[in-house]
Amino acid sequence: MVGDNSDLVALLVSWLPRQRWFAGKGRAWGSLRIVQNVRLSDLLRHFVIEVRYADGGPVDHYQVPLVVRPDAPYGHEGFFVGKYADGLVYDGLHDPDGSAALLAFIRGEAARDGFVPYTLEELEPLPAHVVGAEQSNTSIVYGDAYILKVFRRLWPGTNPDLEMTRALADAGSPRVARPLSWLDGVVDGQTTTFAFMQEFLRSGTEGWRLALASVRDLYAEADLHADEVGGDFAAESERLGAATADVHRIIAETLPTAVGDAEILRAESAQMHSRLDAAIKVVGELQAFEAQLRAAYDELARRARPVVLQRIHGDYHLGQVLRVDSGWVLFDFEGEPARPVTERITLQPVYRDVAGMLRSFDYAAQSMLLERSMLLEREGESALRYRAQEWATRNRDAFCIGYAGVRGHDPREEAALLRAFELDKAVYEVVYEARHRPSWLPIPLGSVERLTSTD
Ligand SMILES: Nc1ncnc2c1ncn2[C@@H]1O[C@H](COP(=O)(O)OP(=O)(O)O)[C@@H](O)[C@H]1O
Ligand SMILES: O=P(O)(O)O[C@H]1O[C@H](CO)[C@@H](O[C@H]2O[C@H](CO)[C@@H](O)[C@H](O)[C@H]2O)[C@H](O)[C@H]1O
Repeated sequence: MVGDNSDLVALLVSWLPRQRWFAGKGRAWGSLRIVQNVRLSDLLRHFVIEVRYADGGPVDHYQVPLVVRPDAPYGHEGFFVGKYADGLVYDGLHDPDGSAALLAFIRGEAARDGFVPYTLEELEPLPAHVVGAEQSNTSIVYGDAYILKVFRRLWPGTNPDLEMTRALADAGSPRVARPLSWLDGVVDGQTTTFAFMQEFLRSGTEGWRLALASVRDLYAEADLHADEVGGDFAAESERLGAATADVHRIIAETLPTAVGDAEILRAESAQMHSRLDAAIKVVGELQAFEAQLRAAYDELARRARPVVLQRIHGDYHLGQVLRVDSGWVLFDFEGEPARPVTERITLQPVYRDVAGMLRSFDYAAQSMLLERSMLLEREGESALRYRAQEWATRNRDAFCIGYAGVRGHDPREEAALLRAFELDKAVYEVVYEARHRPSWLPIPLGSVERLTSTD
């Protein structure tokens, strides 16, 4: 275990909350404790940090690899954490010596102090860089050949991203990037996935970027319709719907399924109500739509016809799909990062994923309006608002048509289910934006308003 690390703890107390992946924003701290400290190389120390909160709620564990340099300043202020007795401390995933040491450890395939690397293919020692925008985790690309996702917030057990991607790859699906390796460690006495490596799809472009380019084309030609401009995205959306249905089909064939009867749907509806209770406490504006939201959740509870339950992606949106030469590839099967993993791996109706992607088409159209400050009342705005709606509807419909072509049922036929899941997702997004990107809060709030005003 760990000796007197009080000065390192003090450094981490100021550094951790500033990290994009730190999920405890907005909660008052109780304590921070280093619960693991393993030396993976001369420079790289692998720490697991336990964070307790003043509210007495669930304890979080974070993975924090650090490079500690005893010598003189070395530059790279961007990932400098601070100074303590043993030397100068750098974020070990951004520091080139840290990322190289991590790959060397994985390639070595030798266990150390509870860490066990598994490799499915032989790996080369390649230079590293961290993927641009840090999100819920930190991803390192090695030589444009491998991408290693290092899970920052650790949930005891096998990470669903590893489990689902492996199941799909083992079934021969071309809809996921090849899994190459993973690193297990121990949290709370349980074998836990610390990192997951896949083939890096260097020719891939994120669905979100492609969709924005299409929306931009449309707004540049404000007097044309979505099907008349060069960058029409509907054919891609249809292919994406088909790819999604294909993935759902394989998951249903290879992992457990169950029947979602009336009792299960009532329980799901009850969870939506309690998520709304919590969301209203964070973003009071939601209260204005509370009655209509609850009515949509109640509709789900009244459904008598059962629905198939299966494992799903869980946080499905245009930022989780890459377009490569051969079609769409899905990644990040972790589910919504804010939810406990035990909830994320429960069997769900596929409509939760479909609703997530439908919300994303709306997000793409609305985010471009926001960029142009068009959410403010201005002359000429209504034409673009109309175009935004038209683009979203066209691509949402195309996605559902593509989905129906593979699975034989059009998700739009399940209007009540889809509506409840879309509203549940929009409420999640309201809280997500309030916490992480407050300037984007008008997007999901506007959607809640639009979706509930059709009553
Ligand atoms: N196999 C891959 N090939 C190329 N890029 C990828 C691959 N997997 C993920 N990415 C890129 O890495 C970024 C981070 O991945 P993601 O799994 O979404 O991390 P997070 O859990 O932090 O959101 C994504 O935005 C995506 O563009
Ligand atoms: O990608 P993550 O697993 O970190 O997911 C979280 O962040 C997403 C934003 O990066 C967030 O997605 C929301 O914004 C997207 C555009 O940036 C949009 O495409 C999605 O539809 C919208 O939900 C996601 O909800 C959150 O869990």
